[in-house]
Amino acid sequence: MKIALVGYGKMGRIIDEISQNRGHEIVARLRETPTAENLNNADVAIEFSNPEVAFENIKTCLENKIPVICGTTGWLDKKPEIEKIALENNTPFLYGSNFSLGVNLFFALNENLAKMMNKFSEYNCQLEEIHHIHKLDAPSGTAISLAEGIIQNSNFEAWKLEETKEKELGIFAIRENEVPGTHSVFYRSEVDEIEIKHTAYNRNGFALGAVIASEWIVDKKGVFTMKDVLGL
Ligand SMILES: NC(=O)C1=CN([C@@H]2O[C@H](COP(=O)(O)OP(=O)(O)OC[C@H]3O[C@@H](n4cnc5c(N)ncnc54)[C@H](OP(=O)(O)O)[C@@H]3O)[C@@H](O)[C@H]2O)C=CC1
Ligand SMILES: O=C(O)C1=N[C@H](C(=O)O)C[C@H](O)C1
Repeated sequence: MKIALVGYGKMGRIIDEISQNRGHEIVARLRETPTAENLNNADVAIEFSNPEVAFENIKTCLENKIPVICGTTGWLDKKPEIEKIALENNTPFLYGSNFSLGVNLFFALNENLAKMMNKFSEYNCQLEEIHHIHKLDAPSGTAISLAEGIIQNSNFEAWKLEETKEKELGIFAIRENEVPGTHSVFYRSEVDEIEIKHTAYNRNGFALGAVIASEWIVDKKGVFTMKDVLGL
């Protein structure tokens, strides 16, 4: 498969190595806006850039009929517009706030736990995410996905950073050294605490998941998530 890497920073470089090890050809390594020319007839684009540029990057790829796997976080207010562009161009699109297998299993575990805990008003819920100091967005995309999974299965109505009112789920975002990504869900009562936690040791799991998603998407039509790729 011919892969265009749109964004060539910490993630792009690891995806490059994993893709080549799996027999793919990297036809573009972009640190600037993609164009019909510099995308080089790629079969798929893997987009890991930054929140400011992601929308334009994805739009350009889709308008050039190149399927997109997007891992960039912090631009989600524009996702409905991108999904419309994908469908209009009959070109598949997949956004994943986190491509690692472990986190996608953690999402499923979190949704089931939320369903069960919702029956017990003794417990309140909070989320915490810890990332490296270079991260541009807060809360993390993964924390937002976790919050959405809880909200769908509980009486919470919305999530909010830190200070919360009733029916708001609090997310605490911490920036520390070079932490690749740690997410915890806490249920606390007067007498005890339940914590589920995912700790990424490095970025390899995110990168492998994005390559697996790009292998999966090439012959599909529509808008997808990692749940579709993993059959969860
Ligand atoms: N979904 C997931 O599983 C994961 C998501 N992420 C997310 O992915 C994104 C990227 O993370 P990371 O690789 O660590 O970030 P980096 O800052 O290391 O890399 C970003 C890259 O984008 C490049 N860039 C800047 N402007 C453009 C543009 N207009 N078009 C294309 N590329 C551009 C930068 O180039 P230059 O250096 O020259 O500015 C840099 O190479 C973040 O949003 C992060 O939150 C991260 C890990 C996992
Ligand atoms: O910026 C990062 O590094 C990461 N971003 C993603 C997010 O916002 O959830 C995924 C992972 O936690 C690393």
